[in-house]
Amino acid sequence: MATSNYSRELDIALLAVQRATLLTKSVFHSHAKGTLNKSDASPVTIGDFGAQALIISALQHNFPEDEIVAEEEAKDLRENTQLRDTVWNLVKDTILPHEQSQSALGGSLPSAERMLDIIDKGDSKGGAKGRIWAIDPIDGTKGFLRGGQYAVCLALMVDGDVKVGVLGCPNLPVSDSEPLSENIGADATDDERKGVLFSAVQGQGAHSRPMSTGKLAEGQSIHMSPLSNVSDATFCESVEAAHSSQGDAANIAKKLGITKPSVRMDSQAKYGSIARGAGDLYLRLPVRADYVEKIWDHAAGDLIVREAGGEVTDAESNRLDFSHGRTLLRNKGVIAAPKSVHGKVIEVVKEVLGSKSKV
Ligand SMILES: Nc1ncnc2c1ncn2[C@@H]1O[C@H](COP(=O)(O)O)[C@@H](OP(=O)(O)O)[C@H]1O
Ligand SMILES: [Mg+2]
Ligand SMILES: [Mg+2]
Ligand SMILES: [Mg+2]
Repeated sequence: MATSNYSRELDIALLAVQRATLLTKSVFHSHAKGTLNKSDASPVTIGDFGAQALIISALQHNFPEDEIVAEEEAKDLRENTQLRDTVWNLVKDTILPHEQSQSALGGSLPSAERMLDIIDKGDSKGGAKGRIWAIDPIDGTKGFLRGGQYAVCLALMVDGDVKVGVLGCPNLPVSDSEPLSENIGADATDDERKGVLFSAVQGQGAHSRPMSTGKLAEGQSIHMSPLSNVSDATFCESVEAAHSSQGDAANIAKKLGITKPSVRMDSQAKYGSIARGAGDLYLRLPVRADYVEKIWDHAAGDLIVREAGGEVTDAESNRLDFSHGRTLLRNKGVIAAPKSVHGKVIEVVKEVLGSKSKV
């Protein structure tokens, strides 16, 4: 079989994410976000449903044979016509002004009814065989609602291995060299000089480019920081204390000699931020033994960090394994770091988590 350089997949993924962020940005600026609580008590908004519809529609137009694992389902919209129509009005009005880009994505969706079926095409069970896309239409929905960081996330896995990853982060600075401010997770705006697309293809490095409204901007290569001394590190963690143990992270940081306060932000914007060298480490330390991470929360970020020269594993130093369905069944926690210090960080993670389990 001929090997692929995935250039078409990358272009479509970048455009699809860029178009979906036009929709999320319009919801971000509107007062009514149509928030519902899902069965796991996490929120979903009209932005999540709309972004998922737009991305799946673009994938189905270009790669009709591929399977799709996406976070949301249309059930709530089928039961609530008013909500369905609100999402439909957003979806039908979200058009890339660059005509060629809009038509590369297959143009607009046909109808509100079809939109629901399209949203439900993200119900693949995932697995170790074939081409499967993973979509998180809004990662960090809580951050999105709060006016913090969020990301529109898309990855292509082939036989369980991530080949292409794209993250759209409307509220991160465009410039790769802008250091992370402590309040980056709080005072988000998508004003001028904000909005970045991160991407990676396996074996081809990682890139960033400013978000635009259609024609893709030129990408530039990004790299993890060449950290030689781990005590100089800036580490990123979730805003939500329920998603990652901040106490464990503080202990680990202390043992590593890190004195800078952590940078808390929602979503895979954390992976993008360390891949461009704005931060150094991403620690996600399991809080509940029964929580299993979802593949759409990590697939794109995992590849982008590794292609930028970093290492991404779970707390036991195993690579994240995307071949076991919709969740990361075989992994607990995430530790992402520059290659030069990853081993040292893992050593301390094991020490801190290990001593806890003995108590
Ligand atoms: N108890 C838990 N532990 C870890 N992650 C959780 C969790 N409950 C929800 N999440 C996931 O954490 C993601 C946000 O991650 P972060 O804390 O890094 O911003 C959520 O994505 P969504 O916002 O897409 O639902 C959700 O999938
Ligand atoms: Mg969610
Ligand atoms: Mg998510
Ligand atoms: Mg989500």
